[in-house]
Amino acid sequence: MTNVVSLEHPPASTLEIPERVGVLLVNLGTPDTADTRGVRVYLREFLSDPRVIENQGLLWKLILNGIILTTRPRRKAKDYLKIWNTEKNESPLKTITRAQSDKLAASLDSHTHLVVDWAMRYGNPSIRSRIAELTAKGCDRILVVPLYPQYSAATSATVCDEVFRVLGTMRAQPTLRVTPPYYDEPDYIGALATSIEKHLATLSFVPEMIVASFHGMPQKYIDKGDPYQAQCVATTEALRKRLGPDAPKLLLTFQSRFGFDAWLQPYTDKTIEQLAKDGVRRIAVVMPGFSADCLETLEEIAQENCEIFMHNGGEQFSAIPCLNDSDEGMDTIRQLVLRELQGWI
Ligand SMILES: C=CC1=C(C)c2cc3[nH]c(cc4nc(cc5[nH]c(cc1n2)c(C)c5CCC(=O)O)C(CCC(=O)O)=C4C)c(C)c3C=C
Ligand SMILES: [Fe+2]
Ligand SMILES: [Fe+2]
Repeated sequence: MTNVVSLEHPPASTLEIPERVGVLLVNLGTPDTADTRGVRVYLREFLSDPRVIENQGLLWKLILNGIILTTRPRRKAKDYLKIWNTEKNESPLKTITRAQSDKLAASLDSHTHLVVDWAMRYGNPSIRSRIAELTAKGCDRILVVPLYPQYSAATSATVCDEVFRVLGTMRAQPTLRVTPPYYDEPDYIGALATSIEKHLATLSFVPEMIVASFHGMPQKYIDKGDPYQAQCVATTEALRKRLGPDAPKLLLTFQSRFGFDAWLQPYTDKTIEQLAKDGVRRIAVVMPGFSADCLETLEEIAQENCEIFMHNGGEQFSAIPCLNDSDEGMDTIRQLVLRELQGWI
């Protein structure tokens, strides 16, 4: 199993194919099927990663196997069903990541020795299978692109962990580069601002404020030195500046709390509830930390948090789509990739 790559694929130099450069887009991962079994398989892999749940001791194993994996998959499968891409029979995260990869490949097709592909950190297509494919196509250099604007050990670092685990099984390793976080890149901030402005122009109301909701994480990970929170703050400040003084007020919050520990605050759901209770009637929510729409944006924010807002007196709510494969989103990824490929193309 661990020698799959090296045994099945002899070094590229012996294959008489041209030397190529691979670009591998990687996002988080998602279940293969929107049923209890599919979600259980996905959650088991995800929540067994020590980058995600840092204390993988006996107590956690008991909680994971005895409580979480026996109850959460059924509930979450229902949530996935609400957002499932029935045409392709897959999760939106997969559909969008594939579209990003296809569009990036098309926009770089003048570089004939580039091969663009995509993978999921958990689930499929796996990083292992895609690296095997890229090396089989002759890629002796690979640029790995974790699709997270803000770095965190729970997301960006675990992509590198997995890539290096795969490389650890190879005799002829490709040379590797990894794109850095892009939380304050002008292209990215400009893309967010454009997407917000375009979306607000389609609404029949003017929001009194915009909530900028980022995925949360346990506060203790930040206390141990994870730069994630600081990068979310930097993104929000840059976005505020870019939108200008006439734009609705931008509020930074953190969503998707999980477990009993304190997570980063202010919490999105509590903030949205309080805004409605305080008399705010119209809001929009932007999710700058997600490069693609997924369960956390389409279900948790656009549905669950919308209900919270309305239930507490809110009147108008709009979730702003993520950058996805929009022109401005693709521009952000392309500029990042071209910059990091310098010297290779
Ligand atoms: C339990 C700890 C978790 C940490 C830490 C965490 C960090 C983190 N996650 C994302 C992005 C995504 N998370 C998604 C789903 C999701 N996240 C967790 C837990 C943690 N995330 C769980 C258990 C789940 C699955 C759904 C659920 O059971 O609630 C997704 C969506 C995937 C999809 O299929 O659509 C994304 C994307 C970031 C950016 C992050 C750290 C900053
Ligand atoms: Fe998450
Ligand atoms: Fe969630």
